[in-house]
Amino acid sequence: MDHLTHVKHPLVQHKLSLMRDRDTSTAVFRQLLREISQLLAYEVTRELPMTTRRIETPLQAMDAPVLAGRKLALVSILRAGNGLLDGILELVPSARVGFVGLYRDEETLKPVQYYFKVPDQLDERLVIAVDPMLATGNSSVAAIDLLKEKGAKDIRFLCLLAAPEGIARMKEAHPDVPIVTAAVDEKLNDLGYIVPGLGDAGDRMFGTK
Ligand SMILES: O=P(O)(O)OC[C@H]1O[C@H](OP(=O)(O)OP(=O)(O)O)[C@H](O)[C@@H]1O
Ligand SMILES: O=c1cc[nH]c(=O)[nH]1
Ligand SMILES: [Mg+2]
Repeated sequence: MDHLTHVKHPLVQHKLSLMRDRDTSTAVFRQLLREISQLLAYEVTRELPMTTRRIETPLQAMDAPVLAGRKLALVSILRAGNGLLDGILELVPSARVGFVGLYRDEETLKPVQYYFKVPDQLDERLVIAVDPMLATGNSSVAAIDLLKEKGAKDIRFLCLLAAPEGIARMKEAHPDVPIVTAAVDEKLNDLGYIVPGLGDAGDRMFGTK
């Protein structure tokens, strides 16, 4: 996979524009994120290995293509990652799930860790880490550091919005981790928010401030 995949599908872009709109309610924001997560999941799982299984259709036998049963782990970077996680889990219900709890200190923009729980045998799994926002990249780099410490070797990062600064930081720290995103925005503002962006994803999703 390329280091950066920008998903430009019209449905993704349309839904993302609705999410960016400040007048979009919490309920609609959450629903749109769920819908987009499934479209992005399509992209991030595109190269999953396949095998075949002998089955009988009502008409005849065939070697039907099926997933090779590669172990998949989805890792949500809390809180906002859960907005992407839920929709993907509907598509791949057998995936194992991990959580990395991080929040950004508003002054330093450094991530503060408060939780970590991931499935075992990460070294044997394709690990898809999800967080809607890639801003400075401090959170995603820290989360992926932790996953690598636990043995993960094949990691992908799925987000909704990425800033050029965050993409560069990820490329420097984790060049082996492909990023899939629905948009690459202009820049970060002085407070470290992505602009034009959509605001604070966690707050918009959960109705907090
Ligand atoms: O690339 P960065 O500069 O690190 O910023 C991105 C992080 O900021 C947001 O989380 P936040 O800290 O607001 O936590 P939340 O999900 O609990 O709202 C977002 O969901 C990312 O985790
Ligand atoms: O714009 C931003 C930056 C970090 N986290 C968010 O939720 N939004
Ligand atoms: Mg937040």
